[in-house]
Amino acid sequence: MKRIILTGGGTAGHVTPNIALLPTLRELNYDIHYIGSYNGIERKLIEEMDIPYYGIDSGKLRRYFDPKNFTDPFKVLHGYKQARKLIKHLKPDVIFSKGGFVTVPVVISAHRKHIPVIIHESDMTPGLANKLCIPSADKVCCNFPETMKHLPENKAVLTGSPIRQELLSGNKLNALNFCGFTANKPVLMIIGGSQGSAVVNDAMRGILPELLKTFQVIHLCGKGKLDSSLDHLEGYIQFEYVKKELADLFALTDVCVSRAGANAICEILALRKPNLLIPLSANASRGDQILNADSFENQGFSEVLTEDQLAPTILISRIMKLYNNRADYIAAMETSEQSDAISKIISLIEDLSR
Ligand SMILES: CC(=O)N[C@H]1[C@@H](OP(=O)(O)OP(=O)(O)OC[C@H]2O[C@@H](n3ccc(=O)[nH]c3=O)[C@H](O)[C@@H]2O)O[C@H](CO)[C@@H](O)[C@@H]1O
Repeated sequence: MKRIILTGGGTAGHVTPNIALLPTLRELNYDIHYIGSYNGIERKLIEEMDIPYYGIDSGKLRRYFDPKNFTDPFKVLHGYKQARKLIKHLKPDVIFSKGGFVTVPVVISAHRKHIPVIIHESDMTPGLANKLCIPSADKVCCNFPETMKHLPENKAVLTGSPIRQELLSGNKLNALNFCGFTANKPVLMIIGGSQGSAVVNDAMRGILPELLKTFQVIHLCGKGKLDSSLDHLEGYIQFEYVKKELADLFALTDVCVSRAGANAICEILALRKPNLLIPLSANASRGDQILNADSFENQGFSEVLTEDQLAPTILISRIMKLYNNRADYIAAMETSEQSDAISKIISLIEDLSR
């Protein structure tokens, strides 16, 4: 039996693609283990899947000043020692890393032990953690064709992003019951990224009375971001984060308003949901969501509004445009040649773990 260690964490976007690989890895009889941080979102998401989970220390590598910059180097060092010990003990045949700071010590220690490493980058340009990992990786998978030019030629492979297959077979009726909604009114789902987005939440809650005239609204608002004053509103339901119910909620959804995280938008595309994207601004990130959103807009899949365009009248009119022209967006999305990411990645894993 071959043994694989999966790693990735920090936000759900660094975990859900690993989860998407699990059914095929299980079919192929891999002995699967996971290394993540002690308390990151990955711990909860992975332990539920009955996979042995090992927590290690993880410091964040920040490019800005923060008092934690003085303590985190010690955590990083400790995390490296823990990763080295785990790799020595588990002796995996291959490592697959989805990125995030916690993966850096895992990838570097595996490489030093001559264990093959595959890493995956979901965004247009490699994030800092993956940049540090590229020299230790045998293969670097990416989601967008535009990313290939940022990667070493002998390592880069365009695979696309693995999507949890269960998302494609949700049940509308289950979602109607779960939300207490009627079948006679369209449904708009708001997805603020895996951690939720205060900017998107505020903008959308600001136009709720207007929205509810046309739509029923499902709001995935992020941990700690529920607004109890809205609980009584008919046709509005909010969740901090949904897991297995997401497939059903997607099945019920007519249009989405979403952040432009790489995984969320690939799922929205695979499900052909007309969507308005509100990318995370370049002040708060390296601007990758803006590139993601631009690419989707140019292909006719999405409407895009930047954070400084979120005035209520603009927001409402773009959502109505999206809804009224939904057939056009769906037709554009039908032309997308989304690749079969899961089988491409699995064959890399099979090749390298021989
Ligand atoms: C703030 C931040 O740094 N965001 C980054 C992070 O986003 P983030 O972690 O939000 O990642 P994505 O939008 O790519 O993925 C979110 C994942 O969580 C799932 N989900 C979400 C809500 C929910 O209730 N249930 C649920 O299962 C989605 O289906 C998706 O699979 O990683 C992405 C991929 O590297 C980047 O593009 C984003 O810029």
